[in-house]
Amino acid sequence: MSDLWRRCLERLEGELSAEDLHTWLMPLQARDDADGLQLYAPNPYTLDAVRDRYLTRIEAVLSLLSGQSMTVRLEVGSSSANGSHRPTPVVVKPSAVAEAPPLNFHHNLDPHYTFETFVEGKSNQLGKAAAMQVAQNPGRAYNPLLLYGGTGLGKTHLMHAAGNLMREHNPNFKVLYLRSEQFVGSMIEALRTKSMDEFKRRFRSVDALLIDDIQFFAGKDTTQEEFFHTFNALFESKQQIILTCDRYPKEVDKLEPRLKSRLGWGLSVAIEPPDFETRAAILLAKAHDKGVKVSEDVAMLLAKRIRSNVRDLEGALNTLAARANFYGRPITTDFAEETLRDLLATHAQAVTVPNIQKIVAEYFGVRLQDLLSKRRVRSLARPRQIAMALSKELTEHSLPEIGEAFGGRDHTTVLHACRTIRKLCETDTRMRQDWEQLIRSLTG
Ligand SMILES: Nc1ncnc2c1ncn2[C@@H]1O[C@H](COP(=O)(O)OP(=O)(O)OP(=O)(O)O)[C@@H](O)[C@H]1O
Repeated sequence: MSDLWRRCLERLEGELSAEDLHTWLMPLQARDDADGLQLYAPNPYTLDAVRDRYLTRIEAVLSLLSGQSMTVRLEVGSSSANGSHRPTPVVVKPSAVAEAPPLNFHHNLDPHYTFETFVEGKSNQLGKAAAMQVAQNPGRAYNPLLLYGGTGLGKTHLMHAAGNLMREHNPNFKVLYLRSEQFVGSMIEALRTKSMDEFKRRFRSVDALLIDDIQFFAGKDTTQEEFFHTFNALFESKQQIILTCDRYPKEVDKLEPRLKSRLGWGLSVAIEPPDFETRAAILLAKAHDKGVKVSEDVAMLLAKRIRSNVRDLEGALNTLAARANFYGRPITTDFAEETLRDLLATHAQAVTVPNIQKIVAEYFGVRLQDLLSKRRVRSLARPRQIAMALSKELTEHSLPEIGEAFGGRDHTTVLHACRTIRKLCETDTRMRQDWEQLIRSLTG
């Protein structure tokens, strides 16, 4: 590998996500030549992506490292190919992009994120059903489809699954997936290189546009403006839009009202934290996919102790698998307890009844002693019921023990609180958001 290119990659490592680096830049091969650096992309898709997104930055870093102005020549091929057989490299400059009439398209979906690998439970079944319907009838079922909920709960997975299914039905279907930061980045780059026409064309020429984590649009007015127009164009010509957000978009500050209103045109579905059974089932499915032997006991242990989100569960499984492999030991419950001691302790720490009471009191702005008192005013009764229901959900304590911890109440009062809150979570959006937010604070 060219030494200059190696140093350039090292520098870019600090700027780009590992995913982008591995997807786009690592596959490139480099060769120094008299005029600058020659980069070879394995296929036209990678070439397009590198040219559109990274070329300017690569040239800037190379110039910095070499102390002279550097030009990068980009082509499809390999640095080891015989020079005489290689096509003549084209010097690709960002300004050339606007002139190129047909757009090469590549989808960037993760093939592992499918409906088959997605474990369904009560918390996500609505989201899964909606994503499937959209995939089977893009642009017509629900447009846009918005999946919202806390981090690591499977929104991205479902979004890719919908995209993958669309392409399974029609391999020519153009599905473009982007994290919202990438949308912002592309737009800034297009503004800088005066290639907004190309930008607009790129986003409007797809059959389905999937944008992840749109809460990052908050406060970015130009981006919102551009996204708004892209949205309208896609919507009008019945191209599918799928979006995710970490909360109900109406709750996102600094998101333009007209955009919020557009988001409400289709279907918004909450993805909630999975319950214990779903967490255990996800773990067993992930272990099976990775070829890791995990017993039901171990899956239950992890599912019981790690409640925050699926990403954390998966992280714990990866750690276990790596350690078991390293030490050549089977994954027993003892091994899991021993290996994940610190992680499990962190997750256990927050989830005690006193801590739940304290966090709930702070969340609703009431005094702890009032929460535990016998006073029945509504401003105290509801937070108290929530705290009781959370204690049942997140700790191993029995109903009588929880009643005792709440100023000596009867176990039927706790049971009533649990039922009331569960029902309210199904019917009242605000209530469900409070509930999820509190679960996140306590288990995150
Ligand atoms: N129900 C599920 N079945 C199988 N895997 C799941 C499920 N839910 C989540 N996962 C896995 O958990 C990990 C995190 O999920 P994902 O990235 O989709 O979360 P997210 O909700 O998009 O989070 P963020 O908002 O942080 O982007 C992924 O590896 C995904 O495959």
